Amino acid sequence: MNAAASPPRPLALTCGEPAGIGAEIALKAWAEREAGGPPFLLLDQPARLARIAESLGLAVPIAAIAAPAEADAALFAEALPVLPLAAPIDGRPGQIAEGDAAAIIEAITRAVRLTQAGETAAVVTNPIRKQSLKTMGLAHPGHTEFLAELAGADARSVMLLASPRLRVVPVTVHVALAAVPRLLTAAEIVTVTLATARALRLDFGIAAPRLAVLGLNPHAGESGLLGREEIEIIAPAIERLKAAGLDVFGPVPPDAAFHAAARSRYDAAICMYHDQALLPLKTLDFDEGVNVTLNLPFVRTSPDHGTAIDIAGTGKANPQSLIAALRLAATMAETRRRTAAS
Ligand SMILES: NC(=O)C1=CN([C@@H]2O[C@H](COP(=O)(O)OP(=O)(O)OC[C@H]3O[C@@H](n4cnc5c(N)ncnc54)[C@H](O)[C@@H]3O)[C@@H](O)[C@H]2O)C=CC1
Ligand SMILES: NCC(=O)COP(=O)(O)O
Repeated sequence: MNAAASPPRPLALTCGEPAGIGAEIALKAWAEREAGGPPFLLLDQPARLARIAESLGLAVPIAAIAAPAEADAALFAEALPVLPLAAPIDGRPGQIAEGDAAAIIEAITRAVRLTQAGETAAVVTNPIRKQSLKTMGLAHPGHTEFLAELAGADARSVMLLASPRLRVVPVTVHVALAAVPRLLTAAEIVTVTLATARALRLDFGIAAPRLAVLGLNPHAGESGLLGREEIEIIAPAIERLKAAGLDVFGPVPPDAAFHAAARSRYDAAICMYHDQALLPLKTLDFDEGVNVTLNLPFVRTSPDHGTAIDIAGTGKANPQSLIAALRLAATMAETRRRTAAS
């Protein structure tokens, strides 16, 4: 059977923080599955999921599987396929158990290995507390950085958030605001922007991406009166990107970068720090935002929100961002397969 005729491989969805809403939104995403939609398997504990489904009144049959190949369209139509984790899970929605860090990391690691082996199509992660990585002795502040190590990627991973109305990429990611000016370099801006342009072509199918690079300071520095990063770092990076043939402009004053007319001028906005990027996206499209990691040898997406421990176990969790993450992962994996083959 050639690749084009192969049945779709399932997506590998991780458990995330067991005290959070990951299980609930995964159960709800399965309940809202569409005919022909991407099948997914969940790396978790089947008995725990059955308990949570019952407590929330969700009619979701759980099918424990031994290998991803079992999670085909026929099984997925009838039950949520769950690949059991070796590590135990003690936490319950709303109640953190620090010992669950081992299961959280096992799920991420196995999802990556299965995808690298071609058994699953892409990695989709449920949200974690960054403390879990620390508990396991890992220095990475989030999935974005941890996945680069797991992938053995040469290049640094890049965070992109995508929603129906906006795509944003923070150059600095999980760092204190006070550290941003020190960490911002022309080389970093060039690396991140080139990675974004490449991903927009290969994974999103945008042949000639248009990129806006934002300033750091109010009014993009106002000719140096309100800060010099635009003159010394950001504008030189833009010149290098133009010289490399990119359709790029800026530094754009950040406060004027996200209104509708401004958004129509670019395919992605390169932002200087985490909240400059995520704040407009979550304000516009919180329920449909997807977090994507670029520069990896496999596709990884995640909902845009966090663990939401404050509402875990109450039945209030909205699965739409996870559903968008599952759909985008399947589309990106297929687009990447087609562009790589052409
Ligand atoms: N990909 C990941 O692993 C991510 C992890 N986080 C982590 O999550 C933890 C909590 O972060 P917060 O800043 O509090 O953000 P959060 O997104 O968990 O919660 C913010 C507010 O939005 C609500 N909310 C979030 N998702 C929702 C959903 N699907 N349906 C209904 N309401 C929802 C929560 O109840 C809360 O009131 C932190 O430890 C953070 O590091 C945050 C973002 C992404
Ligand atoms: N705010 C985004 C976030 O914290 C998610 O980070 P990551 O775990 O996807 O690296």
